Amino acid sequence: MRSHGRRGLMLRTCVVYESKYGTTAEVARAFALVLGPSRMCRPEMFSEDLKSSDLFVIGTPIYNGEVAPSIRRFVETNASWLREKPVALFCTCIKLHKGRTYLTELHTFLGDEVPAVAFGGRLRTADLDRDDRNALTFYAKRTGFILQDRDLLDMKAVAAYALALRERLECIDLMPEKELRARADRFLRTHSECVLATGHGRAVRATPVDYLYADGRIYIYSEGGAKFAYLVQNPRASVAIYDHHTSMEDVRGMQLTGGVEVLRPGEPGHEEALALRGLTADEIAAFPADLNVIRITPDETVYLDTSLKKEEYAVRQVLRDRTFSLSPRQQRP
Ligand SMILES: Cc1cc2nc3c(=O)[nH]c(=O)nc-3n(C[C@H](O)[C@H](O)[C@H](O)COP(=O)(O)O)c2cc1C
Repeated sequence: MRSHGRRGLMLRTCVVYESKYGTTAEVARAFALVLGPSRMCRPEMFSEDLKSSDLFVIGTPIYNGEVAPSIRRFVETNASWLREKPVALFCTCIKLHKGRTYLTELHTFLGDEVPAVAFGGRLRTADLDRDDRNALTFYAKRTGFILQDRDLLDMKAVAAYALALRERLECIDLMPEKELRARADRFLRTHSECVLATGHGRAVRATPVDYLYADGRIYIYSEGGAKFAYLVQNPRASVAIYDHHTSMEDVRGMQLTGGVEVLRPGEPGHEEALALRGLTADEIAAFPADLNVIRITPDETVYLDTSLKKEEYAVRQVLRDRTFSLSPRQQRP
């Protein structure tokens, strides 16, 4: 994705979309939420102040093999400055196999490097206005297309793509990894309380707990409880650690997400984990109940510090221990 010109600020996204029957609006809404802070508007409501946004997501439905005329006009009219900005394109359509080729026309205005993706759309025959019903009936007679209700919208794919875009955006104004790791380590060592989030399926739980940070991992000591009901089913968890703040200028916090190991007495790593807390084998033996250890190895660390603005870094810094990329189907043609 192309770089942007502002430094040290919260990155803002502008989602410009068109939608006659609501499907593209629903996708645009999800992008606006995941990529927030954001604004969302139809082309005719686009205003000058939105030009300073850091990312533009442009979404269109496909009607009769074409992008929406208002989106085509918007892109054509604004191509000169849009070409200097990070832009991502999406469409919703029924013929997913043709998907991104529908967006080729927009690529000619914006450049081939602009990422583009097609999401499955919706067709509700009862909602169609007379012109659209006639056009589709004619098309169906000509081609054998069966005009019936269709729902190909996959919000899981939409959310995954929006998250991948967010991750790319987060690569902008990152501080050098070594420095970020050092700051994250300092933050974790100088705090001792966190909220542990566990969950499985629709069941979720947030538990305030003490933690210990050692060798890049979070250790939580517990005699038992409902959180383990989720951890035995889903060995992933997230923790949030944050400072009390008095204004938006001194917001500091961290979210770590990673794999969880639950260590019971006698299991590998349990004794070492208790030793980190200064507990000896004799002390452990004297406990009235088993002390379990939740060991979290983070693969994603998000550090938010609004004072980073002063250093011209993005206020949200992300460390990842895996390489996340868009799947080949989602890459531009
Ligand atoms: C009149 C009409 C023509 C359409 N033409 C196409 C088309 O050529 N190719 C395609 O894949 N989908 C086509 N569709 C499906 C739409 O792209 C899909 O329903 C889309 O999600 C609608 O977006 P909206 O709900 O935001 O208006 C057409 C739908 C209508 C109503």
